[in-house]
Amino acid sequence: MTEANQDILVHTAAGVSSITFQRVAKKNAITSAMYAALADALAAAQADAGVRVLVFQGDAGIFSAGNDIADFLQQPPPTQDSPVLRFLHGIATFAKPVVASVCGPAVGIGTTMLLHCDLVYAGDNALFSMPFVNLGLCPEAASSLLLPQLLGYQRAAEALLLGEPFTADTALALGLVNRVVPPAECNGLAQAQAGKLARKPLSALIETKRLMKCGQSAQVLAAMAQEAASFGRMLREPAAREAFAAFMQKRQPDFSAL
Ligand SMILES: C/C=C/C(=O)SCCNC(=O)CCNC(=O)[C@H](O)C(C)(C)COP(=O)(O)OP(=O)(O)OC[C@H]1O[C@@H](n2cnc3c(N)ncnc32)[C@H](O)[C@@H]1OP(=O)(O)O
Repeated sequence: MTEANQDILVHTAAGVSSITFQRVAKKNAITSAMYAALADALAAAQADAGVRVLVFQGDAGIFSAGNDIADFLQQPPPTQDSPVLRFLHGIATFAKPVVASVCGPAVGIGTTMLLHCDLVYAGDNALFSMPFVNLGLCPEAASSLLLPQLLGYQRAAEALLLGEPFTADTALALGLVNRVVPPAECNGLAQAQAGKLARKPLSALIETKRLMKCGQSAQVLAAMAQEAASFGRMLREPAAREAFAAFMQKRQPDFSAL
């Protein structure tokens, strides 16, 4: 096992590079340092001819609680070269196949990053949510573009405006995941599917993925940039500050005056 960061493990074997969220005590909430490790791992996997497939995984109880809320309070708003945007750009433009194994909660970017994965397997305990509005924020990862395309406008609006969690079976029905299995089997299934891909001709995988995505790759990057500008501004506004304070103080936010 190669350690990219104490909370992000990167391990490459038989052409499959596996990136494992490993900050379980904090529900795999992603800090700026973790985004930097993720972005570096993506760049390394892209450049390494020995890597043919990438896998993202957590453990059987948690995929990721999304952006670390304390980090939101401490870090400056994202710029184009900030770790979170390097990560998002890296996953959105990754040329080789990306497989994800999702068990337990996948919050915020924990769900939206899946829109950039090619195959997504979920444990039957997976819970997906995009509670940006509840945090006084707006969508990221081009989810404001990709989610309405995938789900249809009203279902995307329900997911993004209400921000309520939905189950693995709902995600399967919505087309966000490929298959639902018991949590103990999920990482193994993702690895097995990645192994199958790794034995196929890489040039054909890359060209097939490129052709499926090239029609809107420019719009995806433009949506990400537009979202990032709004997100960076909203991080400093009263609604987000109230939401973050409430989370840190383990209380319900009060948006009545906002
Ligand atoms: C650009 C990206 C944007 C985004 O991703 S926006 C999304 C931001 N994320 C969230 O709003 C999720 C916040 N977290 C939660 O809603 C819940 O957690 C979970 C549903 C993920 C899990 O709930 P439960 O099983 O009850 O665990 P617990 O007691 O809430 O958390 C265990 C410890 O993990 C810390 N933690 C959880 N999520 C975060 C987070 N996102 N940022 C920082 N810390 C987090 C908690 O505080 C606590 O810590 P302690 O044991 O020290 O009290």
